[in-house]
Amino acid sequence: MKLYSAKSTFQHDEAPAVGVLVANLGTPDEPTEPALRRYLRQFLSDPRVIEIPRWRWWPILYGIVLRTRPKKSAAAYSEVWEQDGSPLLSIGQRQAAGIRQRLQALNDRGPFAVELGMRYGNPSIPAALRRLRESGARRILVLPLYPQYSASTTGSTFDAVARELMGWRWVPELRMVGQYHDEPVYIQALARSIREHWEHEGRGERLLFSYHGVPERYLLDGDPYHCQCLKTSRLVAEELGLEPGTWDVTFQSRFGNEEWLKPYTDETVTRLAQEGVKHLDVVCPGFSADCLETLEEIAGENREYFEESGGERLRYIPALNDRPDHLEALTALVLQHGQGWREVDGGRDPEAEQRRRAETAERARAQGAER
Ligand SMILES: C=CC1=C(C)c2cc3[nH]c(cc4nc(cc5[nH]c(cc1n2)c(C)c5CCC(=O)O)C(CCC(=O)O)=C4C)c(C)c3C=C
Ligand SMILES: [Fe+2]
Ligand SMILES: [Fe+2]
Repeated sequence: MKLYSAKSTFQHDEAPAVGVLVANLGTPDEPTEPALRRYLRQFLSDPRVIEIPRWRWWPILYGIVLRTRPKKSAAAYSEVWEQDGSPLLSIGQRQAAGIRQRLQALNDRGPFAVELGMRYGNPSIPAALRRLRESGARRILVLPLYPQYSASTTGSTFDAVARELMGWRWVPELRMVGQYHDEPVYIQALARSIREHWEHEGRGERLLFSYHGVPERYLLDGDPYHCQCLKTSRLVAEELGLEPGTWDVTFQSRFGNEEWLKPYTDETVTRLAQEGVKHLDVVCPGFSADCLETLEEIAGENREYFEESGGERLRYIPALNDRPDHLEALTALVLQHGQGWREVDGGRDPEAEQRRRAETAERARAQGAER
């Protein structure tokens, strides 16, 4: 049996690092029908997303959805596509770079390696994990950019990570941020972004918190997503001092024929306009980066519904994206979840490390003497 290989000795000699996998949903490679078919096939074949037995779902997926949806979705993506590609990806790259820069600036800690990995499409989660391994990461923290936990998003990210690690000889120590829907740093960044929007653009009569929906059945089966969306909204409303009756929570982006979480965003904006609301603000706290679902569906489609039903102006409040306070909040989450790891707590300074060890040993001795 071969005990050493050039590959393993190289890795063992590298300075160990903490790897941070910044994960998000992912996006098609281009806004074209073939690229959408590839992306949607991967996305909608995920049993965490579509919880329908395969034998019932596959004929629908291959017989109907993948024949009709790619063309429609490609047209929608074309409306939001930018010079440097899909907003979700370019913002994701800036978010990963911002977190990397903040972690690397910490004295007496690290080294840290940070990579962006997308659950569907590119750069993939397996590719990002391999890059972290090449940087010498033996401890990996997964940070899914979903503030509210759902099996369909956060749960699925875990599956992709676990599947990749099944093929690794030396499995790294692993931690994952499950949710941060009520973390004060996140709530405060949201509240600040809303306040700043009001200062610059003016304030509407009502504020709508719109979240991506999931089938209602997932809630009944125990998914905490719905509850966490309500809590985020309540905390932001409290932080802003909003009066009851001036804000609502709704769910957007329905897919398929079953009931999804209610109230639906499109029906609500229409009703509010019909009831006489003239100026409506919409914020989407479940999206850490602007994407098709916010730019095309809220700032596009739902603005039209509102304005066609008698409303005057729907203003979309952008996602936290690469705002400095968002990047600070995400970096704080990494440090909080990495506690107990030497590279995160500090200790590259040999003198400080020695002092810490001596103190620990002293405490242990004192406790032993007490017994
Ligand atoms: C933020 C949380 C999200 C949850 C929860 C979620 C659940 C969910 N999504 C679908 C189906 C689709 N979603 C699509 C796009 C999309 N979804 C999210 C986020 C959540 N999805 C994002 C960020 C995006 C946009 C990605 C981008 O490239 O900009 C799409 C693709 C677009 C389209 O064809 O409409 C589908 C399909 C289901 C079924 C689901 C829960 C079960
Ligand atoms: Fe979605
Ligand atoms: Fe959508």
